[in-house]
Amino acid sequence: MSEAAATRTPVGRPSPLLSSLAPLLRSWLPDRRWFAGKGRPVTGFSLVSAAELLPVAGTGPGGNGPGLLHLLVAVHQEEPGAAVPPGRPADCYQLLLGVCRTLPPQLAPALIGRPATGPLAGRTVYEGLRDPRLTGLVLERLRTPGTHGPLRFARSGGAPAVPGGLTARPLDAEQSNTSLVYGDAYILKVLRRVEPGPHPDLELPLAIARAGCDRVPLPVAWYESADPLPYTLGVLQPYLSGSLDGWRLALEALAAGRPFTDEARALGRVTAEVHSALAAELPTVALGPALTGRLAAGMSGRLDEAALAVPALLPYLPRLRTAFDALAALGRSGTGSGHRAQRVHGDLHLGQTLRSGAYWSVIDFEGEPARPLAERRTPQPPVRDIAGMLRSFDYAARTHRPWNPSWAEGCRAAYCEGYAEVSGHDPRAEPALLRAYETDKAVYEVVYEARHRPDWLPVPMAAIHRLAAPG
Ligand SMILES: Nc1ncnc2c1ncn2[C@@H]1O[C@H](COP(=O)(O)OP(=O)(O)O)[C@@H](O)[C@H]1O
Ligand SMILES: O=P(O)(O)O[C@H]1O[C@H](CO)[C@@H](O[C@H]2O[C@H](CO)[C@@H](O)[C@H](O)[C@H]2O)[C@H](O)[C@H]1O
Repeated sequence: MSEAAATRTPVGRPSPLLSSLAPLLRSWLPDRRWFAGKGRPVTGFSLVSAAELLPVAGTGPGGNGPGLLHLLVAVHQEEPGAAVPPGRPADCYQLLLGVCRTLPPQLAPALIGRPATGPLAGRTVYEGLRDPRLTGLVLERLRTPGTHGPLRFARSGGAPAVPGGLTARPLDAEQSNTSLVYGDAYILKVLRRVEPGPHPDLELPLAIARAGCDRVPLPVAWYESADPLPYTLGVLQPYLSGSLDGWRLALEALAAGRPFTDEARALGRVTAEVHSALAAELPTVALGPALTGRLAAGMSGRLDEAALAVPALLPYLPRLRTAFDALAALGRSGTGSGHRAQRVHGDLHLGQTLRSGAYWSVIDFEGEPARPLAERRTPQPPVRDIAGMLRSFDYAARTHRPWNPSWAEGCRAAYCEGYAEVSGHDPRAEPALLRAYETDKAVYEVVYEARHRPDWLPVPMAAIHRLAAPG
């Protein structure tokens, strides 16, 4: 890595350590499921913060460690067709790197590489979250509040103490972050792409619990970086062992030819409970013309960006835009004035719901990982989450053969009824709001699928076709 490239970000700084790691990271990072910048060439790295959670000194000649490095690394990338403008913040990733001389054979799949030069020359660097010796150390830190270099470990006052000695296993899930399950009792979500400021995955579950709602596993401990900026980095929550997620349950129902309406109704009720808790604890704002105008403009802008990334959207643009125009008009006409915007889940879908016995919980309050944190923390009409779940019923029906549209219709109706039973408001009473949010979600999904699962692209594209149909 050239030092010039390293100085381009306002938050990062050049470092011999990072220079030594750069050639390894350049090939390893872009292949991670959680790496958000896929498809854009990496032009350099810079160091935001570094801490030795376990000294790497013991991994030198005569010792095998392991050491554990905690790094926040800014990754500089080219934008399609143009260099990143100077000053544009690079994406910052949290890395936990194991360092040893000889990698034990069982950790071979965790290998990142062997730096040729610099302070780590001759050592082996690997994904630390795959090594039970290192994940055990992370749990110990979480059990003991306090600071460690730039890192601060905190525990929730209201939660029972976390027992020690639990062994971690990595969660085998397609996810935007990396989660570890400790002894089937706790789950630690290590946030990967991080931004400064309060993180909704910690902020919202704590607020929901304060409101007396127990639909969300209560964070029991977390850690953050205080220097140079406050980044939330990881959250430990009770693990709902034996639970099944709503996506899997929906697919099972489809495969068995069963309706899913009871479950959908229950999920509607749970969504309304969570919304009510969030509205009770965190600020809400009137859904007036200024806000609807801003929301509609944001949706329209995202549509334009999406069409650049996925040209298959282009023929649908004019019709899709009418949904956003109707949202803006709703604010101007005063029709939406009875509604309020509030903090919401932000990426609600069937995979974010877990059923233990007959009890439903909601997880993953991170919001859409691709959106900036500030945007994800902005109050939104609750219909945003409702639209997310409605899309999810459509997804389930579409991925099943033969396609069963009436199954999805039944779920969608039951979900809205359940929501109305608890909130007193049926989302279908405001079709313009619902259509705008379903359209925005489907556009997001098109980009998500194009980027991560191109085989799935026809699923949201079918929704785009439906939402763009006249009438
Ligand atoms: N408290 C929990 N109990 C049981 N399983 C959980 C819990 N939290 C998360 N999971 C499982 O971990 C997966 C990934 O968690 P999630 O928070 O959605 O991560 P990401 O945002 O990285 O996708 C979920 O789909 C779910 O299967
Ligand atoms: O990783 P997250 O769970 O935070 O969410 C991302 O990945 C989801 C897929 O795993 C994606 O959800 C889309 O696919 C689901 C089926 O796999 C479907 O139920 C959802 O309705 C659909 O949006 C989600 O959009 C993305 O942010």
